[in-house]
Amino acid sequence: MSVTPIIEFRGVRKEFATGDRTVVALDGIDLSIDEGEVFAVIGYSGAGKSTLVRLVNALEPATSGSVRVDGTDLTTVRERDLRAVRRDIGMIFQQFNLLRSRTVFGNVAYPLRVAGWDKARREERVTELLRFVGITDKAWHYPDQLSGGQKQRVGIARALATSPRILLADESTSALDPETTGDVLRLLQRVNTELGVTIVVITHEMDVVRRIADTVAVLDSGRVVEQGSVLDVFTAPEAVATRGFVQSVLHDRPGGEELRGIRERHPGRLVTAALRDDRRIGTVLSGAVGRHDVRFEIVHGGIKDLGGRSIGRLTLELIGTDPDVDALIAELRQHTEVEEVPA
Ligand SMILES: Nc1ncnc2c1ncn2[C@@H]1O[C@H](COP(=O)(O)OP(=O)(O)OP(=O)(O)O)[C@@H](O)[C@H]1O
Repeated sequence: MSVTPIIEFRGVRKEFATGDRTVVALDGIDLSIDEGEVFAVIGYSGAGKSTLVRLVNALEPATSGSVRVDGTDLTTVRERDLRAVRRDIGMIFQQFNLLRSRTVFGNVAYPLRVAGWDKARREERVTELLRFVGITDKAWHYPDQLSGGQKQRVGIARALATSPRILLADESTSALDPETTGDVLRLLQRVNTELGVTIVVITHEMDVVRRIADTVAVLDSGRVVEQGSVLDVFTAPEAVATRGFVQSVLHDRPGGEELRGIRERHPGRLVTAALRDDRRIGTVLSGAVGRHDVRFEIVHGGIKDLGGRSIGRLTLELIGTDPDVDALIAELRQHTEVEEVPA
């Protein structure tokens, strides 16, 4: 059964006129985000992430191509229908964007007030949301009295107040320390699984993608250079930008100073083998070394959990004659990707 995309970009281009020249912020963007998934858009600064978000919530029009949200083509829609689309989208921000003069309760109640909810319904809904994000005890505190993680919980509660089907999370953990980042990502996961909200995560951190997303699109200079399931992108990144992002998380190949140090201590041939826990590389390796007259040392490893699977690479020093080492590499290659580290 095919799922209808809840957000769809087709051939989208976005230009900005700046004085005497035109900046192309997005070019030829094709994206399809399915209802119920956590979709990440990753890119370096200036790649076009914020522009993409502004097209989804219709703050900017596309220069050409089409943007459909929940079945509505934003490029042809009337203003009245645009408001309906915007009601279906909640948003959270890096700097939280809370109203400093209102309490936690007041911040979460604010969009309900704007939507015309009466007091009793507002109170009931806010109480429910504060409980969901786990911040009931801070209801009468002001934003300045909260930690970053608590502020983002309030931001999430406020974004969910009117039950949107889509949540845009724009660098929502970039201002938080690693532990608080974990808490907020777990909360976002609950928003997705328990409430069924489609989440679009905009980030420059591949570790955020690893921890929360199902699908990822890599944006580089206004173009999508790679798109696919997070597992596929992590295990076989193709674009140069993607390789950089994956390496930044996995540290799965030694390089530079580190590699020089390893070479000094380990004069044998070095190979890097990809780890896939469904292929039992440890078993394969111990079986293979037993059949060939080769010893090995593990000299470097970069392994992470991805949705309950171990992914990454191990670098091994293989000690033996060249023909024996070649035979061992050939056997390993029947089970996984093996690269010889150039001498
Ligand atoms: N309003 C604007 N006028 C002119 N140029 C713009 C405008 N908005 C964005 N740009 C340009 O478009 C390109 C993409 O910018 P965008 O802000 O979308 O990138 P980003 O990936 O969000 O970067 P960052 O992570 O630094 O926010 C940049 O070259 C930027 O200078």
